[in-house]
Amino acid sequence: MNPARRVAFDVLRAVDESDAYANLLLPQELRRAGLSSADAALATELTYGTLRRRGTYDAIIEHASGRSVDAIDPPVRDALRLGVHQLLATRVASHAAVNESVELVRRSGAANAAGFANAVLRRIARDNPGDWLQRVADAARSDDERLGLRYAHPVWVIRAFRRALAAEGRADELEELLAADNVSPAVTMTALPGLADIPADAARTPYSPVGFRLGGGDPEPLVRAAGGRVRVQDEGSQLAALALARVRPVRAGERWLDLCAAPGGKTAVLAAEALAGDARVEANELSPARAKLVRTSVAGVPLDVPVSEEDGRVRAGRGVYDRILVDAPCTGLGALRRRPEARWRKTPADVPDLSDLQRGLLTAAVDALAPDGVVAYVTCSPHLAETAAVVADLRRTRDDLVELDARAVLRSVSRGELDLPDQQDGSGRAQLWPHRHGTDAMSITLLQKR
Ligand SMILES: C[S@@+](CC[C@H](N)C(=O)[O-])C[C@H]1O[C@@H](n2cnc3c(N)ncnc32)[C@H](O)[C@@H]1O
Repeated sequence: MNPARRVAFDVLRAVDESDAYANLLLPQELRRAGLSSADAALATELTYGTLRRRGTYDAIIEHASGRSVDAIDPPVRDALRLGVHQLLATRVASHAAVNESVELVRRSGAANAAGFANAVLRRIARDNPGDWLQRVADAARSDDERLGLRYAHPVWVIRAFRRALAAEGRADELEELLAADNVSPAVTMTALPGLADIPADAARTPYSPVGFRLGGGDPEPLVRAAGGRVRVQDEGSQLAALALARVRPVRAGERWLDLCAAPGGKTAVLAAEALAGDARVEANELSPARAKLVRTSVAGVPLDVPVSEEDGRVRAGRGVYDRILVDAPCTGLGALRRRPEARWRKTPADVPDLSDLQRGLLTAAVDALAPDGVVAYVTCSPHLAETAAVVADLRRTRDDLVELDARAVLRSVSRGELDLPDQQDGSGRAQLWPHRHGTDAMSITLLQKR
């Protein structure tokens, strides 16, 4: 058995059985198995590809087997998904894809299902990917379901994306967005402003003035050598932190708070900017385990950043602040490129509770602002219920807030020209997108206290 398939299968099982996150578990498993770089690349492709396209593969398995995937033993189902991915989306030879998947079924203790798995995969191997897609699409009940099968996204996510794009008059970009979610993003790095330099030979990021791209390879040695002053960070996250730090010149003695800080990527950028402007930064994170990550994250910045471990809805009111970042817990629908299983794990039922929490955090933050203070409300989701609606609800209930033009602020921060169309609700919100900007789909709103 090829070790790459074994590792991919083990990660698929952990994602299914214990809600593991593939992007965190896979690197550990690759190290543990000591795979060559070629096998590690294969294992990564198999794991990510299978998890991303799960919905489509399940529809194909149901068609070929005549059974609901819910009625198939979970280890057998994962071996089938892995097999279908190899048959329909890779250049792995059919016999190897079938035989090794059947072997995984045997080794997982389901030897009695080996014949079933063999028959289903042989059936799928007989036709090409286009025919299978057509066959399951023909059975779809709506255009959105067809899009969902084609691009492997749940229908509710497709609808949320369409509404968010339509809110800026760009609903016609939907398919580009769905396609972009199925491509692993290039690794982008931040050189903390004033503390590290962008390597002279590195390709700069098009928008963030503190970002660059690695040619390839493992970024860890570079991060370690720079004492944490160079770090992996999505370009959209860099821009979100800079939007708050550079919304206006920093006055010495300003007090800043990062209310939902872990793992602390944006805290580090804020701390570096605060250090240069002689401001102070505090951070907060509800989860004590995750608060440790924030402390590690700011360790490379020579500024004392106290990190509290409280519910942000209470914590914000313990001080008065000139700038507050509310990088709220959210569905994460803007980061589907990096979390391959996430699209199948979240449900529409998650949204109302998150919106309530987001409203609570944002309200506590604006209450804690000094006069003229600014809150950046940021989500890594473009879902309007988590972005525009949260801000609109808050603004309806109070008249002490002015919304700043976040798009103009981002343009002033950006190196290159940013395509940020007006929001049709007239708000100043900025929405970044994977297909348009190559970033996660971060939403950024800036509110100032009168
Ligand atoms: C989107 S993440 C923040 C990412 C971070 N700003 C960064 O750039 O690295 C949201 C964080 O909020 C935390 N969180 C969830 N509920 C919270 C609450 N009620 N108060 C404070 N933090 C909370 C989560 O544990 C999570 O670490």
